[in-house]
Amino acid sequence: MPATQDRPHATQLPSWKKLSDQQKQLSSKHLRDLFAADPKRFEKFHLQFHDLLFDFSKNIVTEETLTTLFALAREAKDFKDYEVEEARDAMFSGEKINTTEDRAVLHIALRNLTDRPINVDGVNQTPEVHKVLKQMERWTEQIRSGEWKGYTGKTITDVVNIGIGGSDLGPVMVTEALKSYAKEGLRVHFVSNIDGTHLVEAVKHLNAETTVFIIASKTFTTQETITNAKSARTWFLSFAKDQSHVAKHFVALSTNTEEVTKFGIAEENMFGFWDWVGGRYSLWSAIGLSIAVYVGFDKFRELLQGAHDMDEHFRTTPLEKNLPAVLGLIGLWYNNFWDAQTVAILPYDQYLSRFAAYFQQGDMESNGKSVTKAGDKINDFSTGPIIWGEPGTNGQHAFYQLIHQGTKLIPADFIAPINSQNKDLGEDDHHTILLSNFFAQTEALMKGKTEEEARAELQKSGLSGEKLEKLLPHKVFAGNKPTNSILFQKLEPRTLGRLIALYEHKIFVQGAVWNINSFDQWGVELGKQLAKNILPELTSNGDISTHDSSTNGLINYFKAHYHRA
Ligand SMILES: O=P(O)(O)OC[C@H]1O[C@](O)(CO)[C@@H](O)[C@@H]1O
Repeated sequence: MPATQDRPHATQLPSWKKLSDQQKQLSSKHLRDLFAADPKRFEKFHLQFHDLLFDFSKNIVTEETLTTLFALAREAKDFKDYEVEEARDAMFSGEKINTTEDRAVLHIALRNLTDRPINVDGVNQTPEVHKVLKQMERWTEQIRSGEWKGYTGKTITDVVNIGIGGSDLGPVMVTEALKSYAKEGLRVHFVSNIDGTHLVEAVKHLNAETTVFIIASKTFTTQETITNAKSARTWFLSFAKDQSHVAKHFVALSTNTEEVTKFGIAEENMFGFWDWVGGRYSLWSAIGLSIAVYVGFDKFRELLQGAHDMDEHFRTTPLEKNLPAVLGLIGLWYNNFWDAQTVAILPYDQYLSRFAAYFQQGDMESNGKSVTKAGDKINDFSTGPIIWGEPGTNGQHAFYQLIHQGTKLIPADFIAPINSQNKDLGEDDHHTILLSNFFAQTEALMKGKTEEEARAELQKSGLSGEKLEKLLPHKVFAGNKPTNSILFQKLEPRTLGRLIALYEHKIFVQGAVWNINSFDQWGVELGKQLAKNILPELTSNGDISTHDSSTNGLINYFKAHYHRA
């Protein structure tokens, strides 16, 4: 079959049909019954990988469902005839699986701390990766030791990362997650939004003499980042006065040497990476410099090591025991057979407060696609889910109501450390309280509360008659809400690396079954193009009439009331 011809959609595969039938059978069952019928459900439906325990027993699945999901992954083929495991191998071997951009997809190479060669177009990328890591290590040590001085000879105290999307979200999430490893006296700040407020508020209390800006942009053409970088330079020069001081206060992380030098950053202050690093998979590359400087290079290396552990697990383990594959296929089960539109990621760890936000880009930019790899329109199944979430227990007091009693099915991932970094705070043990909530929520979501149980409770509280009957329906919980539980020992860099890579590969597995390109992002382009057209219109004279009446109306209203200064 020629390479450009597409394969049958996933919906046409024998296992898809079987899963559809199984869903019908299971829809009349309750998770309570599945647990009651099999006391060994937890033993059967959990996996362990190093310090990660992944319990998927509170899902509406049977052994048959899982077997059929694995079969689906083995039947689904992309136009190169790769099923999921082969597509995975193609990624690991440096094949250009990002077909619309003709690029390899090798974030796995960034955490390959071994000498194993990984070739792209016959060239081993490993030595280059290690070279940049060395350069990062050197700079990190210079900043942390105080050897790198600002323009007046002072030690650096503040590092501001200017970037957006993948050049921001990963460093933001990881520096927050590993805050407890940070060096005292060294702060990191992040500026991403083109809204001037973000930059102004970030630098407001900073001292230009002791601040370094990291300009993080793969392309070095992103409007938000370059505009913020230029304004940061203006802010810096308002104190330093002399352009030559920029060299000590601005470094760049990019694949675009030409644009970096045009901006005025010397090549020696640039940390490079490669077109085979996708923006949303780039925290492992030079884009992670703010992480390395904040927690130290050893910890950054441990983070990479953790991701590498998961890479090796993903690469070498059969689907049945493969954490990313199981997580991905169970997610696909709800997405495609239960009409679930979203997945909530709920970390019971304040350090992971940006984890869901990080995977909003990770998952939604990767799998928010509606054509197959061969460009065939997908109108017979749903692709990437909406990702959202907040740390527990905050979420409990905000949106859990809807998960428990709303009309939508919201599969949720609960994630928590067994041991907290912060103990002995006083009278109460915060962590056992936190974890009791974790366990209680997953149990409540699974079991629910029947009418009989609710009635008995109300009676016990002294209610009866009409009052009881009126209140009763509001007190019932349907239950049968699926959750995954991921427990790990402690939020250490290596564990975090494993956790992030787990979700990265989960995205891969789903994209491979759906036969979509998880590694391009053309959907972000249209808005950018239109903004470019609109920008000059906002400062031109007279009313605008080139758009639809709503857009014209809004632009003209804005122009009538806007004051630049
Ligand atoms: O690193 P860059 O090139 O500035 O791009 C930033 C982000 O913009 C996008 O291309 C689109 O939003 C993301 O994929 C990327 O992470």
